[in-house]
Amino acid sequence: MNHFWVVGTDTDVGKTFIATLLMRYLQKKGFKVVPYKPVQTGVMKKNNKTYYHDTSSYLNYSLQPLSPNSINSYSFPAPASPHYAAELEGEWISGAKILNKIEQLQDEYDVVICEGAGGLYVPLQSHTSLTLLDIIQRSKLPVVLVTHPKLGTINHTLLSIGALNARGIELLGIVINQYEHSEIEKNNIQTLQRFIPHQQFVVVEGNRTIESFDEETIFERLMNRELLRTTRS
Ligand SMILES: Nc1ncnc2c1ncn2[C@@H]1O[C@H](COP(=O)(O)OP(=O)(O)OP(=O)(O)O)[C@@H](O)[C@H]1O
Ligand SMILES: C[C@H](N)[C@H](N)CCCCCC(=O)O
Ligand SMILES: [Mg+2]
Repeated sequence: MNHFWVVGTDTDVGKTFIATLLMRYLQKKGFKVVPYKPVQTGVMKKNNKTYYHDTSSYLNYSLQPLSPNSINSYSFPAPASPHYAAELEGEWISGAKILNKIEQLQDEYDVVICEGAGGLYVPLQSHTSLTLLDIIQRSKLPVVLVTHPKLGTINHTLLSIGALNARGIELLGIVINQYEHSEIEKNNIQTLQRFIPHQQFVVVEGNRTIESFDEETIFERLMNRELLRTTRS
């Protein structure tokens, strides 16, 4: 199983940042890697140009060529929940379209890294109960969970793990992102490890650039599965 999701305990926890790091890490290992952001919301504007942060991060930092239509299915300008951002554009997110794309990408790439939108219980449609968690479960792919180390993380992280366990979704490990070495952050990490003793934890410091991680092997343990044992030709 070479494909997985990068999901978060919330929006803005660093899913894109970590997915970008993982993409580059696995590309350097010789794998053909594609990041896939099914739904992105919140158009950005800079120097009269509009762009989306998630896919622009992938395109800017990938060490291999990426086609824009391989890495995203839906982009909506409103910085809102996918169901509402789509409704504002008079559009409808199809779960089947996302799942078919994930299947198709798995046929073309060694590694597909799917990024969630916000947290887990994020609605995709205005008039149904379909959530991102349903799509993750139906994809049958495992997940890497990204969280932060600050106050509030204990509850958010344990709730997210509870939701994944309830659906039988495999958790590959937890990335604690934007660590800034405070005492409460240290205790939060110790507390999480006490509550979930058999999980892989990776701590990623904050206030760093993507390139500054290039020589670090922080994902060895997280990715230490048959994926890394079969180096690509
Ligand atoms: N370890 C880090 N060091 C420096 N900057 C970071 C780090 N992690 C995240 N950031 C920055 O924090 C912001 C939020 O991160 P990111 O966009 O990855 O969150 P996200 O979980 O993908 O959000 P969304 O739910 O919108 O997809 C971005 O500007 C990102 O570059
Ligand atoms: C706009 C933001 N950056 C994300 N793209 C979408 C976050 C959806 C959050 C939904 C919710 O839990 O309220
Ligand atoms: Mg993101």
